[in-house]
Amino acid sequence: MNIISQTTAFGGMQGVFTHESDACKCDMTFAVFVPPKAIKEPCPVVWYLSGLTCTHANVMEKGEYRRMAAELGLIVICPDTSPRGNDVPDELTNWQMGQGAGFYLDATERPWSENYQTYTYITEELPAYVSQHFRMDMSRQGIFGHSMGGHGAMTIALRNPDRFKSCSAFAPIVEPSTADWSAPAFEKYLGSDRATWRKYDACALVSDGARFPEFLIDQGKADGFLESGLRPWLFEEAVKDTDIKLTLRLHERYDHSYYFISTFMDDHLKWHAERLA
Ligand SMILES: N[C@@H](CCC(=O)N[C@@H](CSC=O)C(=O)NCC(=O)O)C(=O)O
Repeated sequence: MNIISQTTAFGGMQGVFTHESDACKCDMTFAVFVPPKAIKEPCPVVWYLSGLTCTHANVMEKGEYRRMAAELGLIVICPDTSPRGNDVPDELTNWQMGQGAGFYLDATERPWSENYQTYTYITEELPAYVSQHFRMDMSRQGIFGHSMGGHGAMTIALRNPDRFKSCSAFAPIVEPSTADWSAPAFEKYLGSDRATWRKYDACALVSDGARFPEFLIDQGKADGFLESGLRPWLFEEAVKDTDIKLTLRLHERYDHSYYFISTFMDDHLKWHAERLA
């Protein structure tokens, strides 16, 4: 593991590391916050998945999670949103596709399929890797994220209910198969057979029978992407006749930014800590 930085914060450690990824066939960067409690004992882990255009750094710099994570004794891992590098395919003028826009799926179409294996990276390779390096209690894992990362968190939780004990999202893309900013990317990553998209779509997963006990979703009502891309009411509709509990909180005046995320970050960390206790 290559150390990019290691800094003391709130009595714990905020680090940034890179490692060679077999799944993505490139070096991948991730951030980890280790709370002071992890010096003495293994701590529960929460995975934060970021949105379009982000690296590991956006939430690390603007998410304001460290004080509460230190207090609650949570390890917070923030992976990158895609493979990266000069040898990794990209669409330089399209922020909704390619580098920074991996959509947490395993691409099947060339040229994307060679590196864009971010579902496998997040669910298998990175957990196996970090658990060798940090004092993590892997029997207590939660997952959350923002926008594209909210989509990632919800679909990963729905597909791995035995592994994750908690899931929450800030302004998630709940039905990426039909949203303006994700459907074109799904077609390029997964091909034109829409049946193969369903396992990467929270609404479709629920309608196909996937289950996770409960979700917390926070959504700003002044979010410019609300109507065209996010549409949390579709997930509300999808879970209506199921035993899935949804706490959907709509907030006047909040937009899609990290000002919104950081405002509700403490609530999300407490949500996870309560379920990972
Ligand atoms: N470049 C875009 C805006 C991109 C954007 O808003 N990205 C969000 C995530 S959107 C969904 O996945 C984000 O988190 N940006 C990083 C940040 O630090 O704010 C445009 O031109 O509209």
